[in-house]
Amino acid sequence: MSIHRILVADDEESIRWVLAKSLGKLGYQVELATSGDQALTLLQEKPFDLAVLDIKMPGLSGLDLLSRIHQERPALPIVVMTAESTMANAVEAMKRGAYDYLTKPFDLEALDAIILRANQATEMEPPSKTEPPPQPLDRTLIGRSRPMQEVYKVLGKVAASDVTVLITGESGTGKELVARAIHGNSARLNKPFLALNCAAIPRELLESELFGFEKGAFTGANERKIGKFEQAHGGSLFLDEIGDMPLELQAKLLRVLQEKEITRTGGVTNISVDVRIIAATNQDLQEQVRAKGFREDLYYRLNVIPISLPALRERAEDIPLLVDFFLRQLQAKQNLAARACSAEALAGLQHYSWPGNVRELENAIQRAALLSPNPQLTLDDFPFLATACGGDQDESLEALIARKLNCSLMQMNVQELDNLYDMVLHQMERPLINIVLDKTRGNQVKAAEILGINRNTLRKKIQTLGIDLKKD
Ligand SMILES: Nc1ncnc2c1ncn2[C@@H]1O[C@H](COP(=O)(O)OP(=O)(O)OP(=O)(O)O)[C@@H](O)[C@H]1O
Repeated sequence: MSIHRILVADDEESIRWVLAKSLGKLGYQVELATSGDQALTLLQEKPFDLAVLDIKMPGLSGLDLLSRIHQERPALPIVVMTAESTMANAVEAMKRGAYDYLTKPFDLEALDAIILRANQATEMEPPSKTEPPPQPLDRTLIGRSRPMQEVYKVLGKVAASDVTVLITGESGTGKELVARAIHGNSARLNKPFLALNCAAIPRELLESELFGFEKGAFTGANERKIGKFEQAHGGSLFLDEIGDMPLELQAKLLRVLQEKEITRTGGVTNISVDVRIIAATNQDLQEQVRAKGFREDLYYRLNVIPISLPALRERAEDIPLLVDFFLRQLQAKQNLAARACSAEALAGLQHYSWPGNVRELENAIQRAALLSPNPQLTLDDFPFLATACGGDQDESLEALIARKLNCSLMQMNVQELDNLYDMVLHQMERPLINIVLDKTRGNQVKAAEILGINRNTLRKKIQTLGIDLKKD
């Protein structure tokens, strides 16, 4: 198939103009619609090879339009544009059959790449039967950064099918939340979602937890126990820390995935189970396969669709949104007064490396909001940031300078752009001189040498900047 004719529907004139012009330049024939209804009429009148729709339009909304077009012309690739890059939007668009999803303002190259990809795709999505009604999301994932947008896209695409998903990511990146979102966006929504952390349960008990046992199966088995597989029948089972599952159990899990039936320990009958497995790990499973700690066949069976969650430090731009979300949540749940974060504190939070990811951020915000008597949370409410920006005896001078100046920059509050050059230099000068004087234990001759300035110049700067030699 080859894409020539593109329909662009957007109520914003500037967007229509830009797309018509740039797509036209690339050799496409572009037709414009100013509303969803007009787009529908044009689609009924003329053949198109691709449609680009704005999600928010007066009248028939982009999402409703998307559902209508996808129902009538399932093979037509539809690219959805939105100014609001929430998870709900992206997931909803992909669930309703969008080919791809773009957040405004976007690069025209990004749209061109999508069109080229659609062009190359040899087979299009099979016609969807009846669309499942859109369901409200259980608990939304917060984040609008590019890596999170990719997560939402995959999530939206796989939620409706029963494929096995393997979610990877460091601890606290939201793997369980993603698993819940997959379940919450699937047809299994009203059936159970059960989670089991394979690392938190002793090996001997894990088998019973998963498969259950019959009365008298072993000493102490006084009652029959129904395992998680049976309890989750019709729904989804989230197996967290799957890399910690013992090898014998891995073999049993593989059998359930293949045969779709289980046998309780001590039992003889096979029991059919219809359960979607969503697995997660923060380990390198491929490495474990190589080290023979994880079955290769099970790895491939689980890893049909991989979803890799970014570490929080890789999406620092999402931190203000997350902070705002957690503060509001606290306000609602704990009945706390409204709280906000100062710009310096936010900058500090964005700069921190978050080894515990979103869970650590959530805890830090909770702690700060509960302990602080003030409506505005400042750097002082996050003492670990001071340590992260504080001194370290073993650090090299270069590393110390880079880290401290970086911290000063992050904490700088640019109020206006007048005199920016002087302001930034001034901001850097004091900590730089302080660090070097600190390192040379106040020896000005050595400090001037390291700084590469004349000793008199250093003395004058110490005076004009009011550097306290005793303290520093
Ligand atoms: N994108 C997000 N938006 C909002 N909250 C989030 C997000 N990601 C994680 N959280 C919150 O952070 C906490 C940790 O998330 P979750 O338990 O899903 O992480 P995990 O990757 O499964 O952790 P672990 O590997 O330690 O089990 C939860 O309270 C969750 O609600």
